[in-house]
Amino acid sequence: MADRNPGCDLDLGWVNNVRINLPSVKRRAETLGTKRTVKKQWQAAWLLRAVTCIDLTTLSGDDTNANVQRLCHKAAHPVRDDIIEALGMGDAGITCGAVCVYPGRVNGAVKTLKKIGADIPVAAVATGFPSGQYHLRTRLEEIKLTVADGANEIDIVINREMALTGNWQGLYEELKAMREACGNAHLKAILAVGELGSMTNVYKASLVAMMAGADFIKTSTGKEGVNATIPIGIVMCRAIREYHERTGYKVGFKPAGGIRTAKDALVWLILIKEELGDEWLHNHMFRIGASGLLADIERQLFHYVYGRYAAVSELPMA
Ligand SMILES: O=C[C@H](O)COP(=O)(O)O
Repeated sequence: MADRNPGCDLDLGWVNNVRINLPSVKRRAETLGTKRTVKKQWQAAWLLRAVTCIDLTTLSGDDTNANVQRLCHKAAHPVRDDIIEALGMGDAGITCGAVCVYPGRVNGAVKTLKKIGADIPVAAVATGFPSGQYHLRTRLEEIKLTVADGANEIDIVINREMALTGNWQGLYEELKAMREACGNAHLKAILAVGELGSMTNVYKASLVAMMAGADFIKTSTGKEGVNATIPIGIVMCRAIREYHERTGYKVGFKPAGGIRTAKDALVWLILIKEELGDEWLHNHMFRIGASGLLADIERQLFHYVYGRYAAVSELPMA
């Protein structure tokens, strides 16, 4: 990952003066979805880039050590060798950006990745994911236990009540405490945008999370009714851009929730390129949190190389 974001003092004047130009966001989102495309000859390379940015995720109540082991193998070897060779990327060591699991599965993931010699970070959701409706003390303890189990990145959920009531000071203080509990692990702040009520709140919560030292801001848990949408992505990227312009610190971005198709992945990459620039087009600054995206990217890459879609049996284990 990139250098840590040290954060800064809470600037309430900055936060309270946020105004969002919704028509401009809407126009931008429409153009991105329909008019901006990646030229056909570059699509496979862009899709491989997307693979390297995936936080390959399993967040289910019935997760077991066995399915987390499979997830780790898949993250270490996400695309068939013959396809990577055919695309001239044989030496690139293509892996996913991270695996993302519940705290109780971190230990198993760390052991598996070590056993197979894969240098891939383990990201863990914490702080009472997905609702966050727990005492601060237990939320902080959960971070510490998860870091002690070997997680390199902690995807925390923010306190939605504080955001909805404009208690930015309270939110900032909670996030500072979480950042401290993470120690050397990177903090990714999940805003749960579908529960924040307005785009203005999304922008303000993005700023407060970054001021408190979040290394990444992430749209959603994947469990809300509305998750990663393009207009919300534009608003968050603009907050990241403004924070960078005003403080000099670069914060990463992670859309998550409901991203399922190769086409979705390309639209997100275009958004990042246009709103934040090429420096963000790497997995130290950009991740896609997804449980079901990789299979569609594999299918598209297979089609690109062999001119037909693969049968399920021809793809590596899902
Ligand atoms: O953080 C990642 C999300 O929970 C993944 O959501 P998804 O299962 O809709 O891809």
